[in-house]
Amino acid sequence: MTENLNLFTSTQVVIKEALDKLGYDEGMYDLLKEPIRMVEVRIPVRMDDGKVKVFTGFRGQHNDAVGPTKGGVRFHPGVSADEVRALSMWMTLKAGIVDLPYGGGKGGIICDPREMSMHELESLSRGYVRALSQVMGPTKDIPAPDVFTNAQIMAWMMDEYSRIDEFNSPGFITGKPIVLGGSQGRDRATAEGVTIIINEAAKKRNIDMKGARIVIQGFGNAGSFLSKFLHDAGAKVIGISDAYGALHDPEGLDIDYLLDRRDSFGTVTTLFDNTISNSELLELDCDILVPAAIENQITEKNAHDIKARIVVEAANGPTTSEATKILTERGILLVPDVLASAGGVTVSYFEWVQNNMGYYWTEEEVREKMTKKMVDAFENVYNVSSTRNIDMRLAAYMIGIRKTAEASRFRGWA
Ligand SMILES: NC(=O)C1=CN([C@@H]2O[C@H](COP(=O)(O)OP(=O)(O)OC[C@H]3O[C@@H](n4cnc5c(N)ncnc54)[C@H](O)[C@@H]3O)[C@@H](O)[C@H]2O)C=CC1
Ligand SMILES: O=C(O)CCC(=O)C(=O)O
Repeated sequence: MTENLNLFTSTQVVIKEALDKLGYDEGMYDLLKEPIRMVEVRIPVRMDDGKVKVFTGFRGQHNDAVGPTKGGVRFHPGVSADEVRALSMWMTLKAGIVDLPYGGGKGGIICDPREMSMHELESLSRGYVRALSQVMGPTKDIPAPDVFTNAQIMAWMMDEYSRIDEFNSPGFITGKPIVLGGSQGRDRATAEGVTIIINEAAKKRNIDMKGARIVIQGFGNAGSFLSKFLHDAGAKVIGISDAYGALHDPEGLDIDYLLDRRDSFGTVTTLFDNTISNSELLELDCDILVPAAIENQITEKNAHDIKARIVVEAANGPTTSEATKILTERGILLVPDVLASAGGVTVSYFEWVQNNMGYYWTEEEVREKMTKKMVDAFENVYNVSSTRNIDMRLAAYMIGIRKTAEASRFRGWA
């Protein structure tokens, strides 16, 4: 039988397992097995050649029993309705794991921003907000950056919503430029959170981070900041990649040079001749492997060939359920996405809180608050995994879904 690569249906299986272990009935699963709202929109954009092109976009809102839904918007050719459904469910889990007063949301537009001009991207970003403004807002559903979206796109979206709302609405979106109410540290928060988790995981496996050999798939917001933090802390980043290929140097790559040369879409390997493929990268001999790009990268086909002792998922959904089983059986510590990458939404929450207060924290204050949430979350998930003898993913799902399930029960929704 071929393995299930559908992110949505494979997520449903783990949600069911987590709810069963927590003692919830079929009615609760029926409520939480898919988003409460899933919207598909068509966004016309006049392209630079004068012709109108119509793009398809989505927004999934998994559950808002705890509070407004929250999660990023990605611009990528591979976006699909099922991908957005799964991503919105994972946001509910992240919010539960780091204890934020949110449910999960996520959005996406099928497009390739690498082939679009700034003007086209601005029209598309504004069109997305116009199409969805009735179901989004600072107390309803709060977007943020994800794959191939950035602070500039957040700024256009915030400006468009502020025009519709007839009010300056910084709390509409997070990941904004600092001058528009962005939080100190949001740009590096996902990577900082992953770094904290890697340090905690390394302690559990007695790996000294000084000199530890690291491989990172993806050199965008998550992967590039991460490579810098680990390199500066004395680890040896021996492999990195982007959508076009990968670089490997067993002695450690020159990270500062690569950061200097990468473009705004996290591309750098195209400048080199001696590249390897993304699949070769994943199988390199190393201590810690960090998938930080896209989904379904570690599957039953390559899970037996992964040589890392720890895999930390900075990307959403990089490891399939079958591969999770294989890695766990092989004794590899797999730290799941819903825990490892929760630093981004944590600082997004801090951004929204600061917008609501109109009072702003220093970078140190933000880092201190985020570090506490991430360390506590790691310990909680690790302990549930050890005491119940279950993998870290299932443990994380149990912790992540509990708050939303409880809030739904109190509201009488299940
Ligand atoms: N930006 C954020 O705050 C957060 C991001 N994430 C997740 O981290 C992952 C990366 O996101 P960002 O760094 O924000 O995106 P980004 O757009 O900044 O960078 C994406 C990177 O992935 C590479 N990539 C794209 N398609 C690829 C393919 N087919 N094969 C190999 N590499 C490919 C790109 O070349 C680029 O280096 C995603 O799974 C995202 O959902 C998770 C939590 C928060
Ligand atoms: O910062 C946020 O609100 C959401 C980030 C996100 O989309 C994610 O964690 O996957």
